[in-house]
Amino acid sequence: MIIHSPAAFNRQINCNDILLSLSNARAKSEDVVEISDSGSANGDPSESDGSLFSRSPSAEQEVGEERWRMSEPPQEAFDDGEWKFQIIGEEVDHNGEVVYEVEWEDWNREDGSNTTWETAQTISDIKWRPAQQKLRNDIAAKSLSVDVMTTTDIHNIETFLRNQAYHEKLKRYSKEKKTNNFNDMAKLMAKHQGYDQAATRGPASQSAQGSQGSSSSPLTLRTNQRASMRQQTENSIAGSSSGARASSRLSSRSSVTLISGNVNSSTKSRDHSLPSTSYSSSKPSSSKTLLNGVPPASPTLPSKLTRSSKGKEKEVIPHVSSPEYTPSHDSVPYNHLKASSALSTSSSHASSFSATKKRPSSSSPEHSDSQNSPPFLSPSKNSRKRTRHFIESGSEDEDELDLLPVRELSPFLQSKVTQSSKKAVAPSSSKEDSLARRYKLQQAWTAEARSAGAAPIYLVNDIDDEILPDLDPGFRYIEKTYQFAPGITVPGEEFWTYCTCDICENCRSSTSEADQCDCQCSYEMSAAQADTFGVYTQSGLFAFNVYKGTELCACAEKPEQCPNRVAQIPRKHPIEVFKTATCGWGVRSTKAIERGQVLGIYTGLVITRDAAKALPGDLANYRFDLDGDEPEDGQANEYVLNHELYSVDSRLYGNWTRFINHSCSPNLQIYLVVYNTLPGIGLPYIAFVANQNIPIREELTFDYNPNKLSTVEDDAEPCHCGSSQCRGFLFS
Ligand SMILES: C[S@@+](CC[C@H](N)C(=O)[O-])C[C@H]1O[C@@H](n2cnc3c(N)ncnc32)[C@H](O)[C@@H]1O
Repeated sequence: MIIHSPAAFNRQINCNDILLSLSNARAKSEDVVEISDSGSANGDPSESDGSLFSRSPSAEQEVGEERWRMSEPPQEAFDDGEWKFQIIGEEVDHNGEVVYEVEWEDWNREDGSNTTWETAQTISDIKWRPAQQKLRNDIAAKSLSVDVMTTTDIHNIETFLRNQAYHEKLKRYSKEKKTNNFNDMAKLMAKHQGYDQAATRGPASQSAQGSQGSSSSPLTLRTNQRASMRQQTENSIAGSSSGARASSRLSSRSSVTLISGNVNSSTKSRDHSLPSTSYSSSKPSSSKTLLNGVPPASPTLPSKLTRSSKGKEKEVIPHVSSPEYTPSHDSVPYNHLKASSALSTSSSHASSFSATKKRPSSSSPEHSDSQNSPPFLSPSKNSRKRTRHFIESGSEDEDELDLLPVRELSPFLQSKVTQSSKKAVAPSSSKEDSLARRYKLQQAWTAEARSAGAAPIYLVNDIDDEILPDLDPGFRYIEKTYQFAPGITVPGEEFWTYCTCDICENCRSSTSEADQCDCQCSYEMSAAQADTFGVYTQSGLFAFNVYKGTELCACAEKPEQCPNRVAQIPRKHPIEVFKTATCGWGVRSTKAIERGQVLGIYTGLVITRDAAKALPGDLANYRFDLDGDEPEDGQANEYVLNHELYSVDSRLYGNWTRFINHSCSPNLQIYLVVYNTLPGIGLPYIAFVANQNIPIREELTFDYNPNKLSTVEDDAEPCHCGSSQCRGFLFS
């Protein structure tokens, strides 16, 4: 097995990035920021995010990315088998992924070094070297306070906070139920991670809120305390010696006692070959880390390896989906959108997104109340696994339950969650309660996204008081698969075609050899583009073609290496669903996007075209037709004639892409992607691809009618895209 050595991480240490060393931080009591203090009113109103820790990928974060980029590694051999190791340190990379420094018992390099950096996916147990664990416990025993750092370098801040043994502090805190500033720290950490479960916590949080007074509730910490805390923190940094980089290795290596940990060598081999910063499609998530109701500070900190021994997790489209499709015509305003996909320029396969009616204003606070039951039901296999694991783990801590799908819990736990949810989302006129609902939804969506290995989803409104977007009360966030309405059958995997290329070298090398890959050559659309087989560039950016691939392909074991599978790689760009000034809610990324980046796929409930047509105009706003233009005057093309016509309705199920607004000068284009199904049956996925480099937080848009095939209807919606090329109406 081939893995990358620690040298693979090109971590250039920049003194400007250096925060506090653990010893400096702990030695100076004046450095500790009392988070529970009421903040001054010196908040910077220009900082709309309002959270102490901004996740905005600043220039510093870009530096962070640079730091963690893999350099060309020397390759080193690990035999198959089990390997003993102990964890001696941890750091957090620029994506918030925790990487562990692992010391191996029976392996070392020629130079005698025996440590590697691993993600939680490749190690079966997060077991610290005993001396390290003791030190962490000692730190927690001494104080539950944790320093708060500035937001200049996300990776070092998170590493620093882990350095404070805050997991151990959380554990201790939840046992002792002490009231001190640690709880507030936890809330800030939660916010920092975009979760803010603290705002919806149980008694502990409420008592903490009480002790702070109304002006410094967890929610108001977002604004008026921020500047003051930042100032204190900066003072604290200035007052400390900042000569050491944050590191989670708490002490020198004193003990040589080894803890046995198992590594699945094939998984290890595979994951070592990837950049440590990439998200994985099967990243397990351990509820055990949700101590005191606070989620892990990083995307995951699994305590168990949940991959199969082959490291392969299948994503299987159900043959017939179970959810009952019952449009509630009175809840979510829909328009009937109509547009053709950009793909139709190169193929008869076209998708359409259509609408005719203007959606009513959604700024009424009543709309938010429909969110009182956020979508806890997890459709994903991974989520169910996670839930089972949680229940088996026996924890019945009420505070830990918020991330779990309610229906999958035991009746006892269900009632606890329901009570807790009611507490958190009960209709209230207070802004805090309203914001708590937003955080709750954000938390639920992020949990779903993460169960698919994808980056977080944030909800932001800097424009007005609307708390949440309009959503059907039963809406469920689904990151990357369709649901199918009853009666729609999709071919099972026994019918799929797939390639046997091991690492798809054929696809990578040149167009002349690309057709050796079954994923490239057996599709009539590929044939129509015979000289443009290469779908992705070497660096994984879309080359603006069509591709397919299934979980049966040999390369499914290593999708990140298959040039055909880029759209299946979990989204690594965090997304903000934000309120726009003129177009309702829209989306943007908190990371810069490179042209060709595949950002995600449109998900929702697949319904037949007849069912889609039956939707009243107002309910068709989030309907995406999968086949493009309907046949007119019997002039249907061959493709249309050969299969049923489908639409994807994202009113009840969907992901962030349902919020993408139209622009006449869009920065995204849509493409059809066929995977885990058959081509030519009218059920491709719709991928959103950046057609240009997109700066951080620029709204993401696509053209609802790129081929100008639709006609303007009487009640067509005026377009507010603001482009100089604006055609005036959404579908003109
Ligand atoms: C698929 S939804 C997009 C998300 C939507 N903004 C929301 O808040 O849920 C499409 C609807 O968004 C609004 N919209 C999108 N792009 C627009 C634009 N350029 N001008 C005006 N309204 C737009 C229209 O109401 C349209 O029917």
